Amino acid sequence: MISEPVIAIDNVNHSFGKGRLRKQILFEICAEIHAGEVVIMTGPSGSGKTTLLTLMGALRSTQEGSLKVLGQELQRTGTNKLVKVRRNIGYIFQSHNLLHSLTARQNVQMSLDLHPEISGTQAVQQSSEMLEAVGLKDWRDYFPQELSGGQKQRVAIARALVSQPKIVLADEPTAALDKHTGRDVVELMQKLAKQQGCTIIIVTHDNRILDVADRLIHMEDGRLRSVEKAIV
Ligand SMILES: Nc1ncnc2c1ncn2[C@@H]1O[C@H](COP(=O)(O)OP(=O)(O)OP(=O)(O)O)[C@@H](O)[C@H]1O
Repeated sequence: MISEPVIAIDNVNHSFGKGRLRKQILFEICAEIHAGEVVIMTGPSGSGKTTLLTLMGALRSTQEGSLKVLGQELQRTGTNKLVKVRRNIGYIFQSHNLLHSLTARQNVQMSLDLHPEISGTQAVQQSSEMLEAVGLKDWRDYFPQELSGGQKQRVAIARALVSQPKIVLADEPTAALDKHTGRDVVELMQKLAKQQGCTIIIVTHDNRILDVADRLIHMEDGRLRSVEKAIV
C-alpha cells in the first residue's frame, strides 16, 4: 500500500498585495512529498521558493488550490488550525533566530514549550541529549554570541528536531557557513532526520549540497519547472 503523502500540493496559486498592486507569485504548483524524503528546492532569487516553503510550513494560509500537510487541508485555514499543524514541523531558517538571552540548551528547550505533555525535567533532558547529538555537549550553557556560525546553526537544528517533528523545513541553512561547515550541517540534518523518519525540505542556492537530496524541485518564475530524482 502506498502511504498518503506527507505534503500534497494540488494546483496552488498565491498572490501578494491587493487590488491593482496584487501580484501573483506562485502558479499552478503541484507536488507530492512522502515520509522520510529529503527534497531540495532550487531556483533563481524571487522565483517563489520561500513563499512555497512558508505555505508548506503552515506559516500562511493557502489562498487557491489544495495544500494538505499531514492530511490537514490548509486552504483558507484559520490561525488555530495552522498553529496545530505547526506543532508537527521543525523550522531552520537562515538567520537561525536564536534568542540571545537564552543559552544553547534553553533555545532548544523552547520548542518543547509547545508540548504540554512533556514535563520540565524531560524537556531539560531531551534538549541536552539533542545538543549532544549535534556535537555540542560541552556547549549547552553557552549563549549564542559565544558560539561560531556553524555551532549556532547546529543549535538551530537541535531546536528543530528535538520535538521529533514529522517535517523539517530549512531555508538556506548553509548560507552563512563555509563549505565544510555547510556540508557538515546538512549531513547532520539528513542523518538525524533519517533516524527519526522525518521529511526534510531544504531551500538552497548552494549547489554543493544537492547530492544530499532524494529529489530536486526546481522553481522558475513562480512555477515548478522540474522534479528530478537526485543523482546519487
Ligand atoms: N510578504 C510579501 N509581500 C509582497 N511580496 C512578497 C512577499 N514575500 C515575497 N514577496 C515577493 O514574492 C516573490 C517571491 O519571493 P520568495 O521570497 O518566495 O522568492 P525566493 O525564490 O525564495 O527568493 P530568494 O532566493 O531570493 O530567497 C518576490 O518577488 C518577492 O518580492
